[in-house]
Amino acid sequence: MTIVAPSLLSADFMNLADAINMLNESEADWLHLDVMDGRFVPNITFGMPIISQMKALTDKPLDVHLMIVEPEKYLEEFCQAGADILTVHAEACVHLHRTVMKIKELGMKAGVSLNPHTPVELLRDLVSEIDLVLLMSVNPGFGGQSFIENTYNKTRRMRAIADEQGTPLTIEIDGGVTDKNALKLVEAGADALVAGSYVFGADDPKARIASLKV
Ligand SMILES: O=C(CO)[C@@H](O)[C@H](O)COP(=O)(O)O
Repeated sequence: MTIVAPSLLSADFMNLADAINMLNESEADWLHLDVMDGRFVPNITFGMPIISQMKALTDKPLDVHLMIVEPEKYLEEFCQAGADILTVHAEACVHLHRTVMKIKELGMKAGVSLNPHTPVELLRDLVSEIDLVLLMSVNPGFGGQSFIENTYNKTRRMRAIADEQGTPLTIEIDGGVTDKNALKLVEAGADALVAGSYVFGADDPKARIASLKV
């Protein structure tokens, strides 16, 4: 069954505890937390203090997506804050292999995210070390953007690279995910779907989460 990771970016920040309680009672598998620094992306969200408070409210894994420059400086802090999966952007890491190894050494699952323009082939020599690849299906920075159709093609190519090497890999898709593209993404090789505005923009977010369990 597809892993569904609602993005709290689209939740009401004044009522995050309510949003987390709702997710606890839903079919969500992970909580997706978007950390933005105003440098890697043109938006700023939250950091470790908020994440550690969220951690106290849920038993579900925290899937933390770092959209920040020099993420290697903060790996220990995000681990202490409660990240279970820590994803860095390939475009933000000069020494991506070193950063991935450090994330795993700290006991977290290591994820690497790729912007829409970055080819999946970039990860050919690292894929066996990575737990998760997060393919951005919008340009990172904001919720509510339109899904980029080339993501199906990238997902298939990423799955083929992992299969060629016989390595287990979770492929997660992030941006513009709805019930309209979920099945096609899973058929292309995706295992996990992040959804923000589709979930939190609805009267019944739990039903929206359930609709992504394709
Ligand atoms: O990382 C990001 C945006 O940079 C995402 O996680 C968004 O939060 C997804 O939002 P929707 O496109 O689903 O509204």
